[in-house]
Amino acid sequence: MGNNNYFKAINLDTRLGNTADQLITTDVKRFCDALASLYSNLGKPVLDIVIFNYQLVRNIGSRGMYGILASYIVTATIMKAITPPFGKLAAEEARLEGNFRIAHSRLITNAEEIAFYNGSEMEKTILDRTYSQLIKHINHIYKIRIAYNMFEDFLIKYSWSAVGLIMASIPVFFPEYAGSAQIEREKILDKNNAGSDILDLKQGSRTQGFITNKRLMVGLADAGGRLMYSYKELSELAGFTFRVYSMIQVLEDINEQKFVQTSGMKPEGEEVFDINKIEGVTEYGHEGLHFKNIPIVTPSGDTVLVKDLNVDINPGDHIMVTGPNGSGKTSILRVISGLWPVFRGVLKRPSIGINEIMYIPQRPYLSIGTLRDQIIYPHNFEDFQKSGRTDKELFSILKTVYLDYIPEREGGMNAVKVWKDVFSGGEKQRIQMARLFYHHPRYVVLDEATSAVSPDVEALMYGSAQDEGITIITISHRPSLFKYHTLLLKVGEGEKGKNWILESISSSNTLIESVDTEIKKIEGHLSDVAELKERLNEINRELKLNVPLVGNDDDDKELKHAKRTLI
Ligand SMILES: Nc1ncnc2c1ncn2[C@@H]1O[C@H](COP(=O)(O)OP(=O)(O)OP(=O)(O)O)[C@@H](O)[C@H]1O
Repeated sequence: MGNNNYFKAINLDTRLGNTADQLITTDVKRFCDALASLYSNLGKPVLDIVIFNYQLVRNIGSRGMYGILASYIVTATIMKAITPPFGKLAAEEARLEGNFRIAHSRLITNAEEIAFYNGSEMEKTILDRTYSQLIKHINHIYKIRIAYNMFEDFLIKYSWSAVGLIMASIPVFFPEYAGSAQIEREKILDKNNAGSDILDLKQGSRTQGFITNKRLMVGLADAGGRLMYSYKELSELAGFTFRVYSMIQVLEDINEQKFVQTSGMKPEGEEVFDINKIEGVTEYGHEGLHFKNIPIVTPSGDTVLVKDLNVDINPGDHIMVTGPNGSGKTSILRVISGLWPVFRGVLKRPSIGINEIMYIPQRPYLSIGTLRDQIIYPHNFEDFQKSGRTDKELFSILKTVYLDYIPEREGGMNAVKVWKDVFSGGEKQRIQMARLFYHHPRYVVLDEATSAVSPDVEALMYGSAQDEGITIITISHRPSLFKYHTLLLKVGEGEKGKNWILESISSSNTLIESVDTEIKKIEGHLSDVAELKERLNEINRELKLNVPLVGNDDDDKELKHAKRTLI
């Protein structure tokens, strides 16, 4: 399969539980930050614990250390039992924050449309909702954290200090249980000071040992505390890891062609398609575009839009695809470009590349960059230079699409602007057509791509494309475009169980039908004429204008007769 982006979107959507374009990058950043801070949070305390423990064993003996170890285990068990699920909470926070950010970026992208609809209130409601969901969740985490931190501090600071002090006092009250270092110190004292003041010296040494041990204990409690605190960070890291892992897992599954079936309700008797059992074949490198028994099915496999499509589009076969909304016209293109799977049958198509098949959508996409970049998209300036093409050529392309006034208006080919705001709707579509003439593909798919262009300019652009030998596939409802095509594919029509018809445009049927449609439209207008005439007379009367009355045919005859008599 060629391009899997759509599958990625669908899989990410369902498996990560949010919209596919959600800012997963934020999760990756959080994961990296948490992982980086983990080293400093864990590294030093672990080293401190090892060194202090070693020294303490030497000072207070193994019994004391067993006591401390037991207190660690008890505390850790209690902490584990009462620690809230910080990992889950962090993952949920990341998801809600993603929703919040995406709501803003959608608002920025569609600001003008929203303003025209006067949809600010609605958008505010959506933003407020995503914000309050996020803030509610964060507040919930803070509340849990306050209680948890208080308990954690109490347990670690007080209980550990108390246990530590008890253990440090062992060598003072029970010298026989002291550690090797203390015993050695006392032996040296015995050896060097065989006299009456030996008891005082030993007491001094034990006090000194107690102070040292107390300090070591404080250091140990601090290191242990930091280790315990980082347990919370570890749980959060687990949450971020889960999100990043899910994303990687989905991407790996896609590479291995494993997909998650997200079926909804399925009408009875309908054939079931399984996304993990794709039997269709796509062959690249053909001259034409050939569909052999290809069903057009949504990636979830539960909606068959077009049954076994059998169509051959050879170079020069300009084809128009029509049909009701949602019938699957654009979906045929999705299958051609590999965004949707070929569940069954054989698709033969030209190779991949903008010079083979180019797609021009109804809603133009304008990139960031210069005016030149808009024409040569998806190529960049480097590609443009390498191809040896010149700005002069670009000017002549702009002339073909009737945009030759643009470079002067916008300050030349190197001008950089927010192009989506600079061009009108029709200009945007014409810029897209300029891309067509720049890349000169063998096939172009125009998906309502000229709907905002005036009919005369549209006719000239279609003519130029055909003159240049580009085979046109148009997706549109407009009969006025029939004349530029040789084939007509009607989707959503025809016998049940097939729901498509292929006709030759020159066939009388099609022409009669298109003429019929036009006649019906004109008749519709004519039926209003009598009413409009009546209204005009009314207005003339009200304004007391001395103009002859307009009326039905008889009235007109009378009027003419009257005029002749007068003359
Ligand atoms: N990714 C998707 N997953 C599932 N269903 C989808 C997906 N994309 C589109 N559809 C559905 O497939 C159906 C056909 O969509 P398509 O865009 O091909 O319609 P169309 O004939 O081009 O319509 P229009 O004339 O309105 O542009 C629609 O009902 C749509 O909801």
